[in-house]
Amino acid sequence: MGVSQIPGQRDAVIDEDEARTKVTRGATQVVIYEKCQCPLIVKQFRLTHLSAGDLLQAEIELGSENGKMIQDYKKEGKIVPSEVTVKLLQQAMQGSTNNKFLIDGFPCNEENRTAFENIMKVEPDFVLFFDCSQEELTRRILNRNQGRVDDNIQAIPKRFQVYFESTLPVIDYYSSKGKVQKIDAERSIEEVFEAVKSIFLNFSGGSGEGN
Ligand SMILES: Nc1ncnc2c1ncn2[C@@H]1O[C@H](COP(=O)(O)OP(=O)(O)O)[C@@H](O)[C@H]1O
Ligand SMILES: O=c1ccn([C@@H]2O[C@H](COP(=O)(O)OP(=O)(O)O)[C@@H](O)[C@H]2O)c(=O)[nH]1
Repeated sequence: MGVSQIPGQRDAVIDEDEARTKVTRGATQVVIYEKCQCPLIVKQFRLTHLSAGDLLQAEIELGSENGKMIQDYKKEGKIVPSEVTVKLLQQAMQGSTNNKFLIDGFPCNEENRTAFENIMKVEPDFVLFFDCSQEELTRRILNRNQGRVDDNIQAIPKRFQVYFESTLPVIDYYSSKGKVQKIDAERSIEEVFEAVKSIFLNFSGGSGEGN
């Protein structure tokens, strides 16, 4: 991967052996990809989609004691402290009856990764790396129009900088463990999904459900 290329999104999937014990033991999957791919994946492969960004946004909207602090981090494109994000993910996993999770937008840095793995005692099965140019990502973000505080021309360079400094080391770590699957994300949503699908099918031995 060249330094001019960055993944469109950091997303993760957690998969564990037993629903009752999912937080303490079992195999885990981490997948990294773009949010818009998640509904397609979870439907076909019966995963529960957990978006770290959405969980944090829900805290902001609830007006929880952490909400204001989270909002400030997001506005600056900074990474929210691990104890907050890991706790939200843990609660969501414990509250689910599924035993396979797609974690989207996490871990953002090495501290996120180690905190999550230490608390949950699980590791990802694989990670999807969405490779896309900064120019194309900037275009997509500015076209998104979801009223996000961080989707603007001031925040975007900060988010790229945080990505290069903090998130790339996570990709490097998972690469060293042979867990990263790289996808060319410059292409259309449909073409990207085809690439994602073949990775999942290879991993699950073709046991995807539905179409
Ligand atoms: N392959 C693609 N081609 C064109 N637009 C895309 C593609 N993938 C995502 N987008 C658009 O880019 C924006 C950001 O995508 P999203 O998946 O939400 O990214 P992220 O999860 O990184 O926030 C969305 O408006 C989405 O529709
Ligand atoms: O694990 C996470 C995920 C998200 N964020 C914060 O939420 C923002 C938006 O992240 P999200 O994954 O929702 O969106 P993306 O950057 O992929 O568009 C990030 O810039 C961070 O400020 C965070 O701190 N930790």
